[in-house]
Amino acid sequence: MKQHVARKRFGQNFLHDQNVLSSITESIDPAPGDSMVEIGPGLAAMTDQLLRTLKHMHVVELDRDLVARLEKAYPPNKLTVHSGDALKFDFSTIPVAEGQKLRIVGNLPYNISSPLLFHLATFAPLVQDQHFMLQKEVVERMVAEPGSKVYGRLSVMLQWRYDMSLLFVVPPEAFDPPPRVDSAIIRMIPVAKPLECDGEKLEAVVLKAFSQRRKVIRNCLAGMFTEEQIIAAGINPTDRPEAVGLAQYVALTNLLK
Ligand SMILES: C[S@@+](CC[C@H](N)C(=O)[O-])C[C@H]1O[C@@H](n2cnc3c(N)ncnc32)[C@H](O)[C@@H]1O
Repeated sequence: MKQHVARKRFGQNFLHDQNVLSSITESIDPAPGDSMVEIGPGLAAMTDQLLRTLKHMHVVELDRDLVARLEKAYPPNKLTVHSGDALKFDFSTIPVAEGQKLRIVGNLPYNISSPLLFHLATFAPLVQDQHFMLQKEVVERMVAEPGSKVYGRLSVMLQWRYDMSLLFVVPPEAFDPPPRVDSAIIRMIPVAKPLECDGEKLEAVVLKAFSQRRKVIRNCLAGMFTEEQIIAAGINPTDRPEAVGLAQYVALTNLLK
């Protein structure tokens, strides 16, 4: 087959390090009957590993040249290829066996990681777990605790929906071409009962709170909440937004009409 030239606009950095591929597969720990979907299979480095165990899997790929290669390389009873944009893909259309939930994996295109994570969050109730390769700095923001410099919107919104852990770091040399940054593998497990809250309102509150990180929370949220409301939500009005925990943001959001 003709050699594929990596396309920058599709965030294509192909994994070629066998040790890293084995560690990812071990972390995912696939079982033959799992309902699994991979986002951005590329040249199928991970797909190939996973299909050694899985009876069948789904992939979503944007690059049509890669879609054609995948369709040629695997029979449809082994691989279902969805040609299109994962940002618009309706993950609820993937058939899942009785009593199962969806397992989502991928070495994600870093240029769309935040919108993709937010898109996927809308399917969280249908999902068993997600294992992703992402830019290390993004993973650190996702798992950051209050008080950390990198704690922000991504941390609060995703921690509301998922229990997350950084599994291991992957250096640029594991890819071809190598990205300019370190990468990391994250495991995301949807929380069974997210704290009761309207997601869109929480997003609006968190966006406003973190839009001026250096100000105190009372000033960041001026016009949206009074000082009394901030205190009622258990927040010290002179704290900075990065000192405020998820439960407090939820309590505050629930004061909105
Ligand atoms: C970082 S590469 C990873 C490729 C392969 N999984 C690997 O590990 O070698 C990202 C992959 O996502 C694909 N991709 C980029 N944007 C996408 C999108 N919006 N929806 C689906 N796939 C996308 C790229 O074409 C590429 O195959």
